[in-house]
Amino acid sequence: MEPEGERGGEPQTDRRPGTLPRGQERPSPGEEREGPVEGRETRLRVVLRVRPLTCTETRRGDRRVVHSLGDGAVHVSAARHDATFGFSAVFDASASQEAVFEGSGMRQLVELAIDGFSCTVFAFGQTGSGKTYTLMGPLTQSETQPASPALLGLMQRSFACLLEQSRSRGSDLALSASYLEIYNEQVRDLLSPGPPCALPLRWSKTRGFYVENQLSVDFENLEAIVSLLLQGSQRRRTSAHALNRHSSRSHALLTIHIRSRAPSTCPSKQGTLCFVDLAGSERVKETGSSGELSMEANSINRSLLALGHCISLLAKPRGKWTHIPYRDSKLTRLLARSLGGSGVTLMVACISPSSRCLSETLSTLHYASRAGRVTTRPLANRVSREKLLQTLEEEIHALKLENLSLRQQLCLPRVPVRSTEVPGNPPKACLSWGGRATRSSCDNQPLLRSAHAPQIPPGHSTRLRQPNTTSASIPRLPKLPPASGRSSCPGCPQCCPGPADATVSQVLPVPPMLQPAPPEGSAGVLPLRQEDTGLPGSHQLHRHPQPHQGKRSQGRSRSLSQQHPLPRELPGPERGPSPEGRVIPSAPPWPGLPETRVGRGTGLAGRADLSSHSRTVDGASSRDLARTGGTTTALGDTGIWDYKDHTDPLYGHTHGALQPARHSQFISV
Ligand SMILES: Nc1ncnc2c1ncn2[C@@H]1O[C@H](COP(=O)(O)OP(=O)(O)OP(=O)(O)O)[C@@H](O)[C@H]1O
Repeated sequence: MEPEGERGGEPQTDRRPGTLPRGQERPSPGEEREGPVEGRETRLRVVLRVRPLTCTETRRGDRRVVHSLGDGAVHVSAARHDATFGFSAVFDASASQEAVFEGSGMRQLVELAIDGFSCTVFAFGQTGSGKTYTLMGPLTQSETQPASPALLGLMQRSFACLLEQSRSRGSDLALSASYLEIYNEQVRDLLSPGPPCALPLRWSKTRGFYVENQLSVDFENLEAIVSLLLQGSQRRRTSAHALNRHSSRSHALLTIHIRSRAPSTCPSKQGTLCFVDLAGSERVKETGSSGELSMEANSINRSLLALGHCISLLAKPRGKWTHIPYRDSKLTRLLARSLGGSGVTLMVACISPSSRCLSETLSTLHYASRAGRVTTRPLANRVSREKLLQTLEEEIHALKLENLSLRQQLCLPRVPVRSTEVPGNPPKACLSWGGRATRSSCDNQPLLRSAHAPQIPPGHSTRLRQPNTTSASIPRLPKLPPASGRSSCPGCPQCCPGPADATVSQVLPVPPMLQPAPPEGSAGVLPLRQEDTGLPGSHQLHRHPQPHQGKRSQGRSRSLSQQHPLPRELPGPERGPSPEGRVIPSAPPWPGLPETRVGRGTGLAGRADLSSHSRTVDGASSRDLARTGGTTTALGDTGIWDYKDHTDPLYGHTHGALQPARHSQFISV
């Protein structure tokens, strides 16, 4: 049956299904299959899922007002509304999770991601309409018992499909995942341990909008990625309200980074598969929220409004585009590429069939229809062999520097060292792990355990890494032994006051090339505190800026060489730690950072502001070593750089001009 035009509303929605590159969808009779369309305009594919009436709705006697007509059409009939909408596919209340996976084009999206495209699937709809259920399945069951395989959502099925495809194609893929939420307009890393802290959202010419300093975790098998998904989801903000007992209070974005690493595959493909579980739109009156809940609802509705606005503008023909206000919310910034850029996007609109939700349902249907007119120009990301090698070399270089500084920070002479050898990796340096560094370790035991294998079945592995780093060179955290007589905390100032409890130590290998020769006559260990070095903590997990650091440092006028007692604790290869447990210094003191430059805005001429802020220098992540006025000295992938801040007069964001730091020759390795 052909759907009729919508009566009394917008004209009949364009029923032509959104198309994905390489003709993934089954063409209707007479419709020509689209061939590969890389670089050609491609419509967003929009599918609709209608959930069953819930027990509460049935008990209340709610009427079913949404009816699937088949062939991608859905009819809404209520007293004053009678409208038909068309989508690429419609899944009614009886549709299984598997049917949604197979019929939505998700499998093809996974294949495109392996081929190097940036693919996104996002679920949107009113609160309680089944977005999370569609993407992840009934997660709440899994806290006590694993969900039945038949109920697994698009995410788990896509992970399985990805790994299966990778195996069957014989492709050697490096896989990693990052997971974040946007809560009250703050971007938070769901995989990063410790209390949630806001991450900066930046823009660069090459990468577009991206989250700086986001953690990415390597995985190689289904158990590992499913375990990460569960842990991240448990950290996500949820609350109960009148319409949903487990309502998501944030937008969540899980991204799988797929990089083909087979040397023969050149140029190398780098695709992404991003799952976006949007928080549901809600009417505060209906959800009965107040206080924090209503504040969250306002923030959710504002960002969804911004998304709707962008979609409306993008739905116009390309020639008629004016300015697309992606910057109106963090959500639209992060979805910019998927909506109007070079990505391939699948949108799953979720609705309730209940008569009580009619107005929200109609709003979702209009929203979805409009989204079906949005086009992107999909482009596969391919990296040439030379570029790949260069990037890898830079990453190795940066990681070596980071490794060096981390090991030195771990070498705290104030606590006794109990060493555990890592077999087969001589020579060794004594590293202790205590004091401030253990605090976050303490908070993050569950995540650390999972990321470093104990929760993962034998033969499987996950690994923490920063985006764009090679997995082979990632330093691993020492495993934390369980603290005797206490919980699993290895020692932190809060719950483990005794010095012995606060010490976890391990001997880690130091590559000979990283051990600088000791200067003549130098001796002794200088007390080294993490906050003084301004370098990342004992692990990548500690790289978030510490809020107090900026304040502490404002009044400082000590010379930077005093404040950066960097490469001086590592023992020489032939010497090792002295019998008294003291470590012979083996490198000249960290060179003084450049003299003060007067920068705009801060008025802190003559003072150095130490911090562990991270930046992006030339598209790669870096660590700030010091701030001097408006100049930041950063440890980048290609050495030490001075980074001069400028504030964009239009958008107010900061970017910088780079120049090699004057002292960079001192640290080349
Ligand atoms: N297709 C379905 N079959 C069976 N139950 C479903 C289906 N879709 C949703 N549900 C149930 O409806 C309830 C709400 O679903 P869910 O939490 O996925 O909604 P949501 O859209 O993610 O809500 P919010 O935006 O508030 O997070 C859950 O109890 C879920 O199990």
